[in-house]
Amino acid sequence: MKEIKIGIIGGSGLYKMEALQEVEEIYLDTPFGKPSDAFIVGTLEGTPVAFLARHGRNHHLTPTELPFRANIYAMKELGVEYLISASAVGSLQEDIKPLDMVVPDQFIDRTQQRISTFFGEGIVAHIAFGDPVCYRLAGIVANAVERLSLPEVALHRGGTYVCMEGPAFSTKAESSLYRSWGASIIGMTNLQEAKLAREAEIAYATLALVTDYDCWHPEHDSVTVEMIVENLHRNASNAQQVIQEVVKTLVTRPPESDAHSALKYAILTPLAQVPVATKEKLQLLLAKYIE
Ligand SMILES: CSC[C@H]1O[C@H](OP(=O)(O)O)[C@H](O)[C@@H]1O
Ligand SMILES: Nc1ncnc2[nH]cnc12
Repeated sequence: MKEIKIGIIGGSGLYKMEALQEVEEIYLDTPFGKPSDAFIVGTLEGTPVAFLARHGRNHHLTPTELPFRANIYAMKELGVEYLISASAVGSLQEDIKPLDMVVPDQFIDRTQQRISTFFGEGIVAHIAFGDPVCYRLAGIVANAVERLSLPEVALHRGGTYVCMEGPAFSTKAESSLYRSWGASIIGMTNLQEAKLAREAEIAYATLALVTDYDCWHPEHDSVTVEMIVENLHRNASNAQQVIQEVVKTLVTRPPESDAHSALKYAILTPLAQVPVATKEKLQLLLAKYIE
């Protein structure tokens, strides 16, 4: 199979990339189970890319049910080095309006029921996660939004994404609490992806599409799925244009990323002491560190 260096994970409302050409569906299996759906592999601007609908193309997986490890492992298997997530989010700040785009640079983890690591079973690794997204890739995403000058769409560079468990939306007390923390946006999916991508040495960045004001705003209705879907429909083609722009830059000027060597000093267990079954399971991540 040809190597695909660019991966895209589409969230709610972004179940396919219209501009993909020479499309092929690839079903993969991983030591961590099956990914959310088939990978849609094709070319964008003549470059191979792999697209995955995070919740499945029929949106049948809740955020808690998402097979995060399988999704990221399969991206690694395809050869992905740069991973862009397009996600719907609620706004926690007045000046971040529905239809705006945010490229967050921080996360707060409010999830409770998810496995966020490939490690364990005889191997311990602690990756650095102080800067949870690749700032160079995030810069490329933000620059792409800026270059396109999309009508009605303001860009917010940086910001903190609160990742909640869901599937129910927040209470007003929770929403106010996150605002008091200075957080910018809220969603249910990106934290685990960012962590696992870092462990898999894949550069990760989020293009967050603002769909609502969650439930804190006195002059706006509380978030509903209907509201999210309506705003996503208005913004889905913008998001795809941004991704196309990002791909163009990645092809001509692929950035260096600290993520690509994230495991270099992270693994504590001597590899010779790691159980064979674990080594086999993580072969893809460990290969370059095993003589
Ligand atoms: C459709 S309502 C809530 C749902 O939307 C966001 O999904 P994604 O991040 O995959 O775009 C949010 O995280 C929830 O999963
Ligand atoms: N208000 C919100 N809370 C959590 N996830 C969301 N996705 C889109 N809007 C959201």
